[in-house]
Amino acid sequence: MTPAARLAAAIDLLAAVEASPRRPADGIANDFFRARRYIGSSDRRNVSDRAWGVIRQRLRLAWHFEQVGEARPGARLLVAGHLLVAEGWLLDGIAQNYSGERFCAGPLTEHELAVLKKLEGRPLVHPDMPEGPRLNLPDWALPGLKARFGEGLAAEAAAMEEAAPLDLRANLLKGTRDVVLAALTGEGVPATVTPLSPWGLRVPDRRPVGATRAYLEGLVEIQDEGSQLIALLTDAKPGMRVVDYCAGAAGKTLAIAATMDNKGHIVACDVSATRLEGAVKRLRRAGVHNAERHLLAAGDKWRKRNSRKFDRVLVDAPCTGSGTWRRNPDARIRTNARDLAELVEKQAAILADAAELVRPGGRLVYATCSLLPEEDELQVERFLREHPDFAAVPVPGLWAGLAPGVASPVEEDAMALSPARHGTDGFFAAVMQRRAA
Ligand SMILES: C[S@@+](CC[C@H](N)C(=O)[O-])C[C@H]1O[C@@H](n2cnc3c(N)ncnc32)[C@H](O)[C@@H]1O
Repeated sequence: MTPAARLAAAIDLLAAVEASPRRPADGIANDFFRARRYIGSSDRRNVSDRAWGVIRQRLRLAWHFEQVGEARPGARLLVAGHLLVAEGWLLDGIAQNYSGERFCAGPLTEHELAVLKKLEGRPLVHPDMPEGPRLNLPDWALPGLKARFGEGLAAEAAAMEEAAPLDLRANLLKGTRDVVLAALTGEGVPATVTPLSPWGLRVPDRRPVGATRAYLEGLVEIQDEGSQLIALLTDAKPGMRVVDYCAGAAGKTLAIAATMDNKGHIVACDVSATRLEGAVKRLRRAGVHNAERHLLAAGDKWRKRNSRKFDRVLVDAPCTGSGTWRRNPDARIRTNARDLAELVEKQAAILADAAELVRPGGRLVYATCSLLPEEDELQVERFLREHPDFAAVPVPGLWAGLAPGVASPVEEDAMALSPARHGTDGFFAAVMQRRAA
């Protein structure tokens, strides 16, 4: 593809993303390229890098366009605006690439040219920007993020703009971390051990591992270090009865099954049949034999039948995903204040339902990939207020037995991980114990 054709394809991809503001952009991009198999891999990388570049800066670009009187810029203007303020292009160069020739974007209209002229020379981060666009954070999340990070907010916001590393979890059912590391290195994938998770490996250059033997044979799973730590905090031991209540495609079930050494029983529940279906291949590849999948449905008697029967119940609740913005930059604009309010109520209901499953003396672990206190500490406070038979188990006290030789990542009762402080995605986990009967 010529540079101008790549630019035109990036505009088309961005237009598809803008047309479905509630759909995750990575799914839209997958569909986009599946329908255009003629786009080769390096063109594809160029096209998606450019579209993602715009998506990453969408909040700031919206502010710039508003300042010059364009309240609803389309994909053509967004890409051109990004080229101007973020990529250092000159307006002439942009006009030459919007040439109207075959496979290229149509020529810039008078209106587009006038808008872009007003943007010329503006820096991406403008001194007049209010806090939200300056930090590249949506207004609805600012109060919660300020409450969480205070003075450290700018550093966290900057860390959320950086690309996330590729983290893997060594599957202890198939070998020790050293054995898995050697297997990866032997296949030409250099990795280092992660600082916090006893099973974690980090691939510094984000080299794809999906085709390696280590991956195909289940020696490793792709999983952020923070996500691994949630499974670690569940502290599931061989022989226990465990529920992963919001299991999705079993990311944490796999890690928990490994801590149980395949002994005992783990039930992976979810309300989504599609997500649970995605677990089948992963469980097989990882050599997990002690897991069962259970689809939760309205009127389901399973929870009642299993009331107070489990030693450990993990609730990895649906949330805003604000902790994953470095991986999913589109989620910043896909989610809003109403979503947050709805999710908070949903989380409370799920947590209360899942708590029924915990046996006296057993533990409930509540986790999110959100950095917002409303979804995290405040949710736990509410639960403990409404469930006096549960008490918080402080993480630092638990930690020593879980990762000997590694200092606890937090001093507070609950574990709140963040990109700047811990180098992980943003995660939260709190452990609560039901009083023994
Ligand atoms: C954060 S995701 C889970 C990710 C998964 N644990 C992992 O590690 O890959 C939240 C999950 O909660 C599920 N969910 C939503 N509402 C639910 C409910 N009422 N009960 C149980 N699961 C629910 C969603 O389908 C989604 O898979």
